[in-house]
Amino acid sequence: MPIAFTKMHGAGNDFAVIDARAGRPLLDASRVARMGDRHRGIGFDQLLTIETADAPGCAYAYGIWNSDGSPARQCGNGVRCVAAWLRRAGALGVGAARLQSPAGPVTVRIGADGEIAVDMGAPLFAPAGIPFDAPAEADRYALALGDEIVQIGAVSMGNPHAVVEVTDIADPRVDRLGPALTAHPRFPAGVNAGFVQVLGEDAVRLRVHERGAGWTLACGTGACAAVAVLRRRDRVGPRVRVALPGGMLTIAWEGPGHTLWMSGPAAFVYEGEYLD
Ligand SMILES: N[C@@H](CCC[C@H](N)C(=O)O)C(=O)O
Repeated sequence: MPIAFTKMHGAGNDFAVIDARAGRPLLDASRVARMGDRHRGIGFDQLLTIETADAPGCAYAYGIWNSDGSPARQCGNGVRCVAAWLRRAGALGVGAARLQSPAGPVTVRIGADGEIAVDMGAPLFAPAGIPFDAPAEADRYALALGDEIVQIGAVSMGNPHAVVEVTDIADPRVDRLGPALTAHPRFPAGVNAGFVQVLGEDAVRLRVHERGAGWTLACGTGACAAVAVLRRRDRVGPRVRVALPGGMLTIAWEGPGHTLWMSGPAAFVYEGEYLD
């Protein structure tokens, strides 16, 4: 059976979006990895399925798979694309709606101009919840990576993130550290590795090596994680523009006790059918 999909992206983080509201096609790790192959498949960073919700107050649910076939629990750029897809399908209107993600409900706000903002919830810094192997919660942790000791911040945005502050995200050292950090044994479920360069209190540059997808042009939860870690250290203010290789996201976080808002683009590319 061919699988109909919509190709979308959010700041260059690209997705195949499948309408599974009437039933999900058979998806398993090996099939998703075949679909994600950029030469023999559709090619994407993540596959998103749009499904009916069973959580109270949620209009719809979405599922997330990385391109290597592993399941994921949250995807910031993905949730904006899901909301834009539902809006285009006439299933959501302008205003606020709750969507059920594998990590729990999120609120999306669709503007009349098509702009989509998402309440991504509160960042979670407790190591056990990330999960990260550390005796106690801290602003920074020293991590051995090969023959280097790297200072990281660790946080969950529904999925695990390690954040490293660097002086230049274009430094070739970052290319080397990304894959090593993603697979570090102190993150038993793997981790999304973000490298952030502070430009000022309201602007940073960021590159993310994603668990299950490698280097991506943008990572929404990675942008949230970077701002959460930096804001907790008083390195940035409450509203930060995050420049990623594929585009710009805006993150607003007042600080502990508040939820974090993300806004950015969600673009349609084409409709297709996967024949496998
Ligand atoms: N691209 C995403 C994050 C996708 C999931 C991640 N690779 C994981 O395994 O946790 C985003 O925009 O947040």
